[in-house]
Amino acid sequence: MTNYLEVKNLSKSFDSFQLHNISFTLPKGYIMGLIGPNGSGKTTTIKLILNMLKRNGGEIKIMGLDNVADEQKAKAELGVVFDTNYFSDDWQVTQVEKSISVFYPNWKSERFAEMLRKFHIAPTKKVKELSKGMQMKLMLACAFSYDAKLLILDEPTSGLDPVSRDELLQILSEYIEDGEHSVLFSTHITGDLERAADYITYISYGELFFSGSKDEFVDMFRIVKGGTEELSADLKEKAVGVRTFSTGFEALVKTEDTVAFSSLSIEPATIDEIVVFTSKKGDDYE
Ligand SMILES: Nc1ncnc2c1ncn2[C@@H]1O[C@H](COP(=O)(O)OP(=O)(O)OP(=O)(O)O)[C@@H](O)[C@H]1O
Repeated sequence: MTNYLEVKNLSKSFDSFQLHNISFTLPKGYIMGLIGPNGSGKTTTIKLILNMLKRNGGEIKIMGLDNVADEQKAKAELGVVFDTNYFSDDWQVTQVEKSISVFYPNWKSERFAEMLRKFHIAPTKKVKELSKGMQMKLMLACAFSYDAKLLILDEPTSGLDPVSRDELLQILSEYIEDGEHSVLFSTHITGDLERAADYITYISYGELFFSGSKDEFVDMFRIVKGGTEELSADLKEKAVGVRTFSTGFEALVKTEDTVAFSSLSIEPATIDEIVVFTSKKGDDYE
């Protein structure tokens, strides 16, 4: 299987934050969600991939190319979408095309025009006159016009209403349909992952918690529920996290540990539950 992105033992130190030995691979033709609580290192990881920050250790390959030594070649294959647009506010959409296309020898003007039609973006509009969702689509239209093979998006859905969010996820799903493109996107909205991601990389406070298929991730844990009196010391010990209520409890437990609790209610865990329980680091809370 060809990998479009390979991150190996990536490390970065800031004064008050360390990203430790992060490793993951994104194969060609798939979508990966990058998740983790605030301040976990998602944006730092993306900036390191884009060589916007200098790493302290590790290796990053974009379509087999070193992201630092072969930066220009690697970037020609990349499309980047941040949650704020990087065009000049006063540019008209036509000016955006003029300014961006010069960097990409394989830029297709017909494709850009087609994407503008598809996304209902008037070429005469100024960037500042476009809504956040439209600006996002404009960044995507650019990436599609030079046929970026790998799209990297930092929280692309964060400011979007549910309709625009759904539309964006649909666009990303269509983009990888031919098996020749891949997407890495960070998000706090786990519904986005349920809807669009094939793989999940979960970074928790600078450490890699998990990287692998979404199904594998969800299958690692179960939710065990019971009445107050059923919360045994053994269960507390085995649980990754416990939430107590006046009438009972819910605990996130590793799937292999649930056999001991088969008399209780055991349900599949959602991505949200896994993230919430694991990022509480096992503390009880109500
Ligand atoms: N240039 C920098 N200098 C010093 N510290 C930084 C720098 N950039 C990020 N950090 C710190 O690194 C940590 C991780 O930040 P990062 O933005 O990567 O997290 P994140 O997972 O993307 O968070 P969020 O979900 O809130 O966007 C934070 O504690 C942040 O303050």
